[in-house]
Amino acid sequence: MGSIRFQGVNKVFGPENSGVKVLDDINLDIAEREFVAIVGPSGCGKTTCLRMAAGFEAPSSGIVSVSGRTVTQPGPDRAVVFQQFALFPWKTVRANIDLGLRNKNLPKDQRDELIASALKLMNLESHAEAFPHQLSGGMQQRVAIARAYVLDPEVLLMDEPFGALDAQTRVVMQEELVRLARVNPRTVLFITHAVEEAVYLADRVAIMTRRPGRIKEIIDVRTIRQAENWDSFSKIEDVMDLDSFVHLRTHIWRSLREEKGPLGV
Ligand SMILES: Nc1ncnc2c1ncn2[C@@H]1O[C@H](COP(=O)(O)OP(=O)(O)OP(=O)(O)O)[C@@H](O)[C@H]1O
Repeated sequence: MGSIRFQGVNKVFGPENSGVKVLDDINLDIAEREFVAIVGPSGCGKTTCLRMAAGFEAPSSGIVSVSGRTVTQPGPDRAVVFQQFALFPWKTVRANIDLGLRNKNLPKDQRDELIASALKLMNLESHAEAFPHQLSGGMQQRVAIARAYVLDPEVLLMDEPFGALDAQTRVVMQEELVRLARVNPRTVLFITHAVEEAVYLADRVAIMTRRPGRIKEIIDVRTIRQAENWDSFSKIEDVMDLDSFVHLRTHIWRSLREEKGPLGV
């Protein structure tokens, strides 16, 4: 199982001396099976952090490592779920989930078994032969999550995975992800704009400053979740009503508000 580590990571886009500094000395350790959400103002470099962990982007200086190995390129130990579901429209749900498994060169009967359990995990069994355009946004994102889970990656990198969904579907998916995290805990780096989502889902929430992004504060949600027994509530609105939840959410909101630019964005 995986851990993710950012050590003294800086990122400049463009020429070293005249480029745009996007990230400034990012240090963050995500432990095995820990769920960490990053929140921060638009453009502060959240996605860039995730892309570096995925191996799509290299740090200008510093090290990003997964399970102790320095990330230099994408690899099967990491699965990425994007806001846009990135499914192949001409392939069925089953074939979309099968794609990564084919790259692993697994025999067909073993792939079929894994696909069946991923379909079950995400309640997609009755849609296995459907094409993406026949599914709602929420269902398409379930397929993208199933495709990530079926690969059994060491870490899951999720970039605003529910950002394109309507509010109600988003809540269903958040509850679903919490269920998954309980039955099948993974190491997750999760990027979001939504403070409530971060507090509801994450063990810890890292708050970034505006660009050049630094980690300003890390909030330990897990201790409070456990102390206040949030997991005894199955509905997100019941958790969101709790004083302990409201307190954390407000704290993060205030911290983010301090980072707004002169135009309030
Ligand atoms: N490949 C690139 N080349 C040049 N600049 C880039 C590149 N990728 C990102 N940037 C810039 O880096 C900054 C940080 O981008 P990034 O997408 O990481 O921010 P973010 O915090 O995820 O933003 P948002 O919340 O709006 O999605 C932005 O100003 C963006 O324009």
